Amino acid sequence: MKSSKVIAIQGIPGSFHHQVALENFGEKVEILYLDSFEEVAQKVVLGIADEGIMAIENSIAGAIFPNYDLIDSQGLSVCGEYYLPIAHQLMALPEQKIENLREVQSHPMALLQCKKFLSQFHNLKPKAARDTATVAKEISENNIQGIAAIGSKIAADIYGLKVLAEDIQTVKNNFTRFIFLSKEENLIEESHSKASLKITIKNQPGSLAKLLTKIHEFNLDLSKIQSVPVIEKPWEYAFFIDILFESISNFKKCMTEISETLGEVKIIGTYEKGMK
Ligand SMILES: O=C(O)C(=O)C[C@]1(C(=O)O)C=C[C@@H](O)C=C1
Repeated sequence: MKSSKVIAIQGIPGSFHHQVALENFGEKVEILYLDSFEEVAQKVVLGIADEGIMAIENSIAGAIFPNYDLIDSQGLSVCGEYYLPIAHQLMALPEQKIENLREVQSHPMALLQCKKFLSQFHNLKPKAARDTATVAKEISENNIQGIAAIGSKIAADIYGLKVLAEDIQTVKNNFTRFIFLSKEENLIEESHSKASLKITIKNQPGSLAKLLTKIHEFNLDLSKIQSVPVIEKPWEYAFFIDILFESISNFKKCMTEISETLGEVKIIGTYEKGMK
């Protein structure tokens, strides 16, 4: 029997996923540090982890598309969300100077968020890595010269790197939305105010307009719509939709009407909306 709750994340201590785990679950949980989002999903599916944490979209760089497919194909349930402010630091070994660096490594989403800053430095060749903190750890442990990492201030502190440029994300106001995933279908509770859905409608003239009108008719607040390809059917798309609702019965009625008249509705999860 597991004694404490087990939370699966992609990344190591000092990564943004780790920060989300600590801010939400404190020190009392066991954290599984994994190499990929696929492994996070797998550990939750197998019941090795009680919950998984996954970044799903960023306010500068946009959606992390493969994660939508992972959640859907693995039949995972979204049981919560968290918005983390993201500030990126350029860090390297203490004696390094920006002009002497040849490469900067980080998570691809972090590199995208710092594109404007990086475009000023032609000597800094960007290279994608597993997560922000892993690069910091490797530079520190292997005393790597000429390479910088992009990551959090916490990562710089943990791995003893010097911050060469602060807050280098394209805009100060940068957030990543993380979702919490579980294996069990979570039941709608009174406190829930948000739903994540996958809606598949026929590709007919006006079908998306009808769907949006229906959501409006029920006074539901559409907070996100993301079309994603239906992998088995080239050039067909499904919509991943997030909806805010005030009345559960209203939300349920709307879903029933959509599934009876417009297309297939899969409720991926209902939960309390996170604070932005
Ligand atoms: O590399 C990390 O530190 C992560 O936690 C990953 C991740 C992401 O997947 O988007 C998390 C937040 C930031 O947007 C950048 C990277």
